[in-house]
This record gives sequence, structure tokens and C-alpha cells, in this order.
Amino acid sequence: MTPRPTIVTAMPPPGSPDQHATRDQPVGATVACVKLRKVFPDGTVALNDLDLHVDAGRIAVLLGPSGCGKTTLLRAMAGLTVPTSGGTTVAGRPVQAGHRASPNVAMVFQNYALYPNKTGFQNIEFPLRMARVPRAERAARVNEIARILHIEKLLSRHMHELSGGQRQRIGIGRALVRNPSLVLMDEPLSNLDADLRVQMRSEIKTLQRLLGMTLVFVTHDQSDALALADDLVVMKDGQIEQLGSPDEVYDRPASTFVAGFLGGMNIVGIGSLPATATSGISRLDPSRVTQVGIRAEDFKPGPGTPQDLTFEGTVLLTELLGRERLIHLEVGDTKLRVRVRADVPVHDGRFTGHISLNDVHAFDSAGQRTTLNTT
Ligand SMILES: Nc1ncnc2c1ncn2[C@@H]1O[C@H](COP(=O)(O)OP(=O)(O)OP(=O)(O)O)[C@@H](O)[C@H]1O
Repeated sequence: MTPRPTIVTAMPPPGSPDQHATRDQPVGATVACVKLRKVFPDGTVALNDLDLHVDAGRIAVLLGPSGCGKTTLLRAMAGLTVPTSGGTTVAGRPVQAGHRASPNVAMVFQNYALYPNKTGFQNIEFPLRMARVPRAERAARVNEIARILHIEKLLSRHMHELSGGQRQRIGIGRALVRNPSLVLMDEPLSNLDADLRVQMRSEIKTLQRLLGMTLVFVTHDQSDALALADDLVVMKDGQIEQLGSPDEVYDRPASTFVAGFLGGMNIVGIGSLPATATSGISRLDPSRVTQVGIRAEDFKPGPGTPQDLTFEGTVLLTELLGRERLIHLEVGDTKLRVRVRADVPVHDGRFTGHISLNDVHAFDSAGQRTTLNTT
């Protein structure tokens, strides 16, 4: 279970009965997609019989390259896309495309879709007006959500008077004001600069922990995904390539696709490994293991022991990443990315590094993870 962060707030702590009393439905909804298929009229298969289960109160992050079907999946959950076959339930109820979205489901888009001529207050209040919530209750709810999001001072401003991050908070406020049990966010951080992005994603996570809703969050940014997810869903070609905790997916990528997408692992064909790198793994079965994956940050400087994989090569380029340095290394005809501490010396354009056998990931000819069994 993911530990809940300590939240400094005037509201009661998460899970306390009082908190539930102050909000209508703070408990998240379970989402289940079963054999979800979406084929567009031009024949594009956006979702390919996809199964996904998200438990109540979790943050599921959909991560994958452009075109892999993330937005289509989110829209199917919201009832905005009619699946070709299969279906989705939210809190046990089938999602029916074309029907008015349940008030328990809220969506935050990349462009926030706010009303430019309305104030912050009016934007956040709008869903409550639509739901014919009485005026006094509307004001109380808007003020409460504004307090949680620290945007009380923005309520009187119009949208053009706000920064991107401020507009984003208004958009999130509008999504949360109805106490949704499921919030769907489609790349909501993509318009923000790096600092604001990091700040906003931790605020989103804090809010989700506070309010307890289920959050499904679409991104193609791996650091957002690792930072936010309870359940990390890596998608490829309309299917789920791997689902697990961020640690599981990062530490044990199921395929070369996941390894390359998350953490930019070096993938090297067994035949391209230099002799110094194969001595420790000489007994591996080449009919089973055809490629190995080596993370840039798993390299240590120097030749290591005979059990380690040693790489000596020419430095093509170095990049300073603060306390670390990224070295682009050419070993024979193989190019590797190596990350070492910035104070590690690089002599005469040559670098020798090693990697422990335990840090080597093995993949078969289909690119699927396999064991690096040396017996
Ligand atoms: N209305 C449409 N008609 C035809 N094809 C579509 C339509 N909408 C999406 N697609 C296609 O379906 C596939 C999945 O699209 P989707 O928008 O779900 O991908 P995505 O993973 O969200 O991509 P991105 O990260 O670029 O937003 C893509 O190949 C896309 O071109």
C-alpha cells in the first residue's frame, strides 16, 4: 500500500469520518474495462481488446508513446467515445456513451477548457449551477475547494488575468467541486514549465490523497508517471504492455519496449557485447537471451571484477546533468549512455566502466523479459 503523505490542512485527515461528513462522496470509484475495442472508421485500431481494472482510490497513470490509445481509453471511461466492442464500468455501473456524464465523473483536459469571460469563481461554480445546486451551497463548495487549492485570491479574476498554472488550478477546482468519485485527466501538465509541472503534480497527488477519489491520468512523460502513479499502465498499440507499481515497472521492465520508454535503457544485442562484457555471462543460453538491457545509472567507473561486465570505449560526448554526467560511449560498434557522478574523471576521451551482473536485464528475441540464467 502506498503511504499517505502528511497533509497540512484545515480539513480533517484522510479517512476520518468527519471528512466524509463534510463532502458528499469522497470515496473513489472502481473502474473496470473489459475487452475494450475501438476501431475508427478508417480502420485504425486505437484500443485492441484491452482489459484494465483500477481499484477505488488509486492513481492509475496511462503512459505510452503518441498514438498508443491513451486518450481513446480515457474518453471511453468518460463515455465520450463509443467502443466498437467491450465495455467499461465505473463503480459497477456500465458507462454508456452519449449519455450525460455521471456527476461522479469529472474530466480535466490539456487546455483546461475554461470559460474566458467568467471569473475563477464562476468557472468553478459552473458544474454546480448545471446541477441546480442552491446558491448558498454553491458558494460554500467553491470556497472550500478554493481553500484546498490555495486559490482564494484568484476567484475574482478573469481567465486572461491568470498564469497557466493558476488556470490549471481553476480547471482542477472545477473538476473537483462536485466531489467526483472518478477524475480523468488528459495531459493536464503539458502546458506548464518544468518547475510548475513538478509543483502541480505533487499538488494533484496531495489532493487525491486528501479527497480519496480515483484518478486516471494520461501522460507521455515518464517522470510524471513515476511520480504520480500507484498503478503504472504502460500502453503500446492499443494494449497494455505492462501494469504494476512504478518501482516494479522501472526495476523489472516486461519488455524492451517498456525498458526503452521508461528510463531509456541501453538495449544491446548479445552479439554486439565486447569480450570484456561477456566473460561474466559466457554461460548464458543465446537461443533464449538475445538482448540485454543496461541502465545508464547502473554503470560504475573502472573495470570492476571478472564477474562484472566491463565496457571500455571512446567518449563521443558528455553532458552535465547537475551532480551527474551523461557519457555517450562508443564500444566497438555499440553506442551506450552511461551516467556517473560528475566528479568522475574522463581521461583522454576514453572511459572504462562496469556493471554488476545483477543489474543486467535479459530479453528474448521477441523483446520479452527473460531470466539471465547462466547455468
Ligand atoms: N477520430 C479519429 N479517427 C481516426 N483515428 C483516430 C481518431 N482519434 C484517434 N485516432 C487514432 O487512434 C490512435 C490512438 O489515438 P489516441 O489519441 O488515443 O492516442 P494517444 O496515446 O492519446 O496519443 P497522444 O499522446 O498523441 O495524444 C491513433 O493512431 C490516432 O491517430
